[in-house]
Amino acid sequence: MDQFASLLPSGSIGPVHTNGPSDSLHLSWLPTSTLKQYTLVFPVTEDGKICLGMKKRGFGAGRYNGFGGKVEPGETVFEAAKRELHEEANIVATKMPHCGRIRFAFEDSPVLMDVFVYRVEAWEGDPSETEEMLPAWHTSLPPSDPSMPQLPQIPFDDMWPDDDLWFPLFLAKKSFVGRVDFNKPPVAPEGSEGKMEDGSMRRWWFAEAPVELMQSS
Ligand SMILES: COc1nc(N)nc2c1ncn2[C@H]1C[C@H](O)[C@@H](COP(=O)(O)OP(=O)(O)OP(=O)(O)O)O1
Repeated sequence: MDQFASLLPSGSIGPVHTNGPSDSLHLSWLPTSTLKQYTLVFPVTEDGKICLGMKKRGFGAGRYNGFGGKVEPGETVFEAAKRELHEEANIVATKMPHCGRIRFAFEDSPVLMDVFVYRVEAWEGDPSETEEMLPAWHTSLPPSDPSMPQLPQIPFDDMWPDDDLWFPLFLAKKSFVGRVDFNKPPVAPEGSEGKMEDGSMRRWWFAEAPVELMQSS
């Protein structure tokens, strides 16, 4: 279990899911020296709708994701999650349980992103476009389910590549922890435009975990 120590204090967690490719298990976790807190928030409804935002600028531009960003000095993580949701989607969360914590490292970056994931189950207002995000409703129900034929499925091909690893836990309302290390993205050819190339996932793990464990430092 020591390879997971970079995220967790001692405690019991559910079965651990790790990389498929066996050679990646020989790679070390990337070294980092600075832990930075971020939030990531997804509005969901009882009947299987989920609101994703198309990121218009900055880190992750061109991908769908939840709403969130850096925790500012003097804020709690919860306050930051509420603020970022309001700034990016124009809604105010009134019920927002903490449900996940994922750490991301990137080759040649000293920063370990410490991302706190929340599920927004009640809010005031309607999600609408902001400077940073264009919100759009999707369905988390299987395509065969006839109850919401007009909504698109969750667009994993247009999201961060780690998302389809932990979304099953998120959608099943399970709390979870994990870590993903990314290789450096390939250098974009000169003059190329559009979505930034992904770095491949170098090593990762996810597991169900009780909320208390997920909230410890
Ligand atoms: C690498 O894998 C990731 N996957 C997912 N799903 N989400 C990620 C990943 N890495 C980071 N994120 C999330 C965490 C945050 O919600 C945002 C990044 O925050 P951002 O850089 O946009 O922070 P802001 O404070 O809003 O930035 P500005 O200073 O530009 O306003 O991505």
